[in-house]
Amino acid sequence: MGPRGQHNVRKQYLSRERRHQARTSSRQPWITCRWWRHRRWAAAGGGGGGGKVVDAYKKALATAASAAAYAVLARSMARELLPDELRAAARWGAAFVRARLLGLGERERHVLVIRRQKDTGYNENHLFEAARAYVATRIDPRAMRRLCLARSRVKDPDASGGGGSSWNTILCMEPGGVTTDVFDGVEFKWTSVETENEGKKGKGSGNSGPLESLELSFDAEHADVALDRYVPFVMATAEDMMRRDRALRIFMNEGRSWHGITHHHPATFDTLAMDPARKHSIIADLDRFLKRREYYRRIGKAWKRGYLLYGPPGTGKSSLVAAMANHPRFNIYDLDLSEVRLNSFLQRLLIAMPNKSILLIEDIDCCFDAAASRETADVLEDPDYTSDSDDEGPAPRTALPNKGITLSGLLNFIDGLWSTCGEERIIVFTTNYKDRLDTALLRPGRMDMHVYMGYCCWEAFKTLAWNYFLVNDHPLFGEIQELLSQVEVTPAEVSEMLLRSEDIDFAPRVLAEFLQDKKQRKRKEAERARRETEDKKNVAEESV
Ligand SMILES: Nc1ncnc2c1ncn2[C@@H]1O[C@H](COP(=O)(O)OP(=O)(O)OP(=O)(O)O)[C@@H](O)[C@H]1O
Repeated sequence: MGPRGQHNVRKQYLSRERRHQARTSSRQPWITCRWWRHRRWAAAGGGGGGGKVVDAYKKALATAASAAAYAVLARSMARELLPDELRAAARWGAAFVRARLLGLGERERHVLVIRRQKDTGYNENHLFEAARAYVATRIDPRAMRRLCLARSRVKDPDASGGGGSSWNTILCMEPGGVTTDVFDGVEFKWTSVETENEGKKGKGSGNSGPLESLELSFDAEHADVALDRYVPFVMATAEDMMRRDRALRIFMNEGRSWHGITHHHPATFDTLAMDPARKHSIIADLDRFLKRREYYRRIGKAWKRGYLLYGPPGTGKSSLVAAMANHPRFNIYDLDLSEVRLNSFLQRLLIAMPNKSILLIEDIDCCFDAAASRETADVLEDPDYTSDSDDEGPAPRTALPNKGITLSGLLNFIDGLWSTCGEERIIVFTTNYKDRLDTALLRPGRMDMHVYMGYCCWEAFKTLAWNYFLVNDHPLFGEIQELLSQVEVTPAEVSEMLLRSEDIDFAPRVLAEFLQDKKQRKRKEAERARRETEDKKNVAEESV
């Protein structure tokens, strides 16, 4: 708007303002009163200056109206021109000054009420559950005379369509109880309140008990911090707690949907037997990834991370997946590619996966025969091929191997445009034969971290010995250490030996004998191989 336009707006505003004042002057006693007093003084011969006073009064009114008009104008311009942060800071400053000037030491407080029951009926307000769970972590039991224990339902924040809930016991405040929390230097007060359920009385609702609520109060000047940052923080913390307390689930694909069961795999990074340096690098990588929401946004990459776990059978690849799920408490989505008929089904399954979850594809080398997948991909990339657009997928026009799912379809989800349809996802591929994998899968950026799960080393054995017997040392450990450096034995084999007895003297002996036996066999095999090579060499020399 140009200066002329602004002037017109101001004029319109002023004339509107004056008309309004004229209409409402009789309703403003202080103006009427002063005006009447002034007229009486003038009528009483209060000097020829009476007209001047009236003029001065009119001028004052006009000035006030102009100031108001400018304020309105400045406000609307600020709304247009200033960034949100600057306006929030200005609001905060104004509230602060108001609190100082008006308050005479007493600050204006705002209260946010979170009721347990929704007004409309029996339904629980989930915000109340979340706030109560959060407040439980801020209660100092030593500072409160009366507290109560309550059972709280921990709903799986990722469970869709019900299910996936368990119970948890938490500390709660009694009605009237107060606790404070400090966030970003601002003090917030939580009060537990119980009121009579007047509205429901006599209405046959059956829900006539007292109404519970939690009240969050804070200084008015911190309203922005409260609503923009503190409340979201409380909710996110409560959701994280629920995620940590929930029973983990493992989902398997059947047709085009996932079916989950509770999964109690006890493997953690503490119980996982592997080279400690490698273990710590995985934990550090996971932790870094989980903290990097803003970082991924900033660099314009989908917030996901891929891990390729490879190594001989029984070296703990599945156990590592369980440990990775237990670490941030993520559900596992175990994708059986042999059950997926078409890329469109794969799309559907992957889109249905919630954030904060692990997609697991085991034995990826068996899912795609490199040559066959290339052949299949060629057919599916044929512009005439249309079966992906159809749900049931009519038979492709070219004879395909019985599965229409391709490596390129899968890779599209891993780092193509589709990869952005979810956040904070971990993708894990496992294989016993890394060398058999398609190079497209191994290319940098696809699987961010390649983790070798190898044979049992001395450090890994110490973890297993602690897991099974809670010991760090034993007279036979020296011999076992020596043998482990000479033979290849998987942690699964070692576990099997240790599991044979609970007797700490018996189990290591069984293991030492097993390792000795392996060593003998290895020596015999090496001897046989040497003899065979020599025989072949002799035959070759004789034939020459
Ligand atoms: N690194 C390990 N740490 C602790 N336990 C292990 C480890 N490796 C194997 N085990 C034990 O051996 C069992 C089998 O291991 P797991 O299934 O994790 O191996 P894997 O490498 O996934 O095998 P496969 O390649 O055959 O699927 C586990 O249940 C566990 O008891």
